[in-house]
Amino acid sequence: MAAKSPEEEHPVKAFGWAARDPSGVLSPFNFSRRATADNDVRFKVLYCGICHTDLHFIKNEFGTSTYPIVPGHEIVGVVTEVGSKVTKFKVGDKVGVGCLVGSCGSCENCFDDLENYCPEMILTYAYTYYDGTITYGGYSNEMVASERFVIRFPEKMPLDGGAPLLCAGITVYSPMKYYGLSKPGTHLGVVGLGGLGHVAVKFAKAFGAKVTVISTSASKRDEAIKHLGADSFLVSHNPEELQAATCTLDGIIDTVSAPHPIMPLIDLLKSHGKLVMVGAPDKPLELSVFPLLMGRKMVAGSGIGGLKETQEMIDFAAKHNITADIEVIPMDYVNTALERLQKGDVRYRFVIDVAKTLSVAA
Ligand SMILES: NC(=O)c1ccc[n+]([C@@H]2O[C@H](COP(=O)([O-])OP(=O)(O)OC[C@H]3O[C@@H](n4cnc5c(N)ncnc54)[C@H](O)[C@@H]3O)[C@@H](O)[C@H]2O)c1
Ligand SMILES: [Zn+2]
Ligand SMILES: [Zn+2]
Repeated sequence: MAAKSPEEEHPVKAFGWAARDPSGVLSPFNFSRRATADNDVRFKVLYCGICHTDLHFIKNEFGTSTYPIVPGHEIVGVVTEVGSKVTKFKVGDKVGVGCLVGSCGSCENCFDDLENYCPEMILTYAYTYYDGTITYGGYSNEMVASERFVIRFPEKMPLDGGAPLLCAGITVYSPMKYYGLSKPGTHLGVVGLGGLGHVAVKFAKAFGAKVTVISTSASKRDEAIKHLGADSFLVSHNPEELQAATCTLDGIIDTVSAPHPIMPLIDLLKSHGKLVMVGAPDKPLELSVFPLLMGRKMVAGSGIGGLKETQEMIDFAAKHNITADIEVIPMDYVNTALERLQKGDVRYRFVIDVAKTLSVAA
């Protein structure tokens, strides 16, 4: 029997915007979502952030994309229905879903609340769900997800400015914690002042760190220091500035989305310093080993975070008044927004006002 179409595979009609091919152009898309199962939370999408990963996926930059793709994994909304076994949420609650909607629940990572490292984790979009259907993200009218993968949105957190924390926030918060870079007095470098980078500065300052932003655009110096609260700023292609900062950083969070030189960053680390890659360039980077040996330095990686830590991160953000700096856009601006994101023309995160601007596809 032929597989059912996206519009027919589930009982509940849904609509959103999808990319159909690697051109990455999005257009209105009718599909369907499953009925609310016992452990499910169903919610009306209010806002959804645009992450650079959405761009990597819709343009098939990792070579794994199958279309159509409804992107979006910084999703905030209001609960409309809960399954009979749901205990944590009720209708009317403000909730969020980030990058994950499934994991095996029984491996070492899942037991350690690290669903993000479960070999069977299921991403919020463009992944195969347990029932064999493809997951669709938050550029859409509603979401349904198992309770374990739903985050409670703190009362005082703005829904629009808080949405990007569900990916950008946890992606920078988790490695700061895990790699011992959240201790007060840490001198942390943040490379790339985009969606992830700007919230990295905010979390690091809230942890009591001294923050140096490293960016290709000298034009971001003032904003980084005066507006985001960074302590210093280095232009990554200015050898004198880099030289003067040699061996000064305890750690670096590198958020750059494209291939770039990392050896100059390693020189900025003190002995035992850690360069943590969170950006996802689609090509290998060049790494000479000697500078790592001379100072016991480490190059590491980190991918989003588990659900428990995501809740902890957003509660911490609410307490410290951390939100993303956003440009709220209507749904039909999404293709322009994606083009601008590609060029780095965003301060610092686009968030789609889904509830007010997504209208049913014809
Ligand atoms: N590790 C994870 O779990 C995780 C989670 C979310 C996003 N990401 C990845 O992190 C990266 C950043 O995401 P974002 O949403 O912050 O993107 P963004 O576009 O908002 O920010 C990327 C930053 O990198 C800079 N940049 C781009 N190309 C550069 C180059 N060649 N040299 C130097 N700087 C350059 C841009 O100017 C921008 O400041 C993406 O690759 C994304 O896929 C990873
Ligand atoms: Zn993301
Ligand atoms: Zn698992």
